[in-house]
Amino acid sequence: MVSFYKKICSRKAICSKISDLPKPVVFTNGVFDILHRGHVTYLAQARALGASLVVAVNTDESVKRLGKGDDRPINSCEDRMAVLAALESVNAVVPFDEDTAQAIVRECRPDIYVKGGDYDMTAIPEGKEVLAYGGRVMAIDFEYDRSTTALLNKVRRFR
Ligand SMILES: Nc1ncnc2c1ncn2[C@@H]1O[C@H](COP(=O)(O)OP(=O)(O)OP(=O)(O)O)[C@@H](O)[C@H]1O
Ligand SMILES: O=P(O)(O)O[C@@H]1O[C@H]([C@H](O)CO)[C@@H](O)[C@H](O)[C@@H]1O
Repeated sequence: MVSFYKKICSRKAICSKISDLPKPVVFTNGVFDILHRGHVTYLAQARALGASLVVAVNTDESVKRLGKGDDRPINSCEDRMAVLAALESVNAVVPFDEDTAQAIVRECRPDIYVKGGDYDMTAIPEGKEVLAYGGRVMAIDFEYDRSTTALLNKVRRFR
């Protein structure tokens, strides 16, 4: 097995894994369907806010409920997690099946919770949860105007 696969953790094991990671632990979540420059820059910046970075990834069923499109996700949760685990910035990856990452955040209580600048950190359930237990929340501004949806639209124009 390639060594980065060890970063992929089950939901059951993630809190214990987080307790063993160097502190402060930064946590984020998302779909990360087709990884692009915006994502990898964002993840590197998130990691730099602490000593380790954990990424919770929406399961395929959970992505379907987000309404990004009938054909989404393009890449399976297993594949999306493997690509994220291969990144130097990422220390652990875990799937989650709920509509939001509020429950997993409540269970694991990371030190710092981050999302991209497209989210209002005090309005989203995960942000409220972290603030309630005294953790820090941070939004990272978009440095590159990229998105999976824009990439897919570009590909579709060439079909
Ligand atoms: N260009 C970008 N710059 C910085 N952060 C980003 C960028 N695009 C997405 N993010 C962040 O990465 C995380 C995962 O985002 P997501 O998978 O929704 O990306 P996306 O490319 O916008 O996808 P989609 O087009 O399917 O909505 C989110 O926290 C989001 O805020
Ligand atoms: O990749 P996305 O669409 O940014 O990921 C979603 O983020 C939501 C956000 O944390 C606000 O609650 C989350 O609820 C959703 O499950 C996706 O992870």
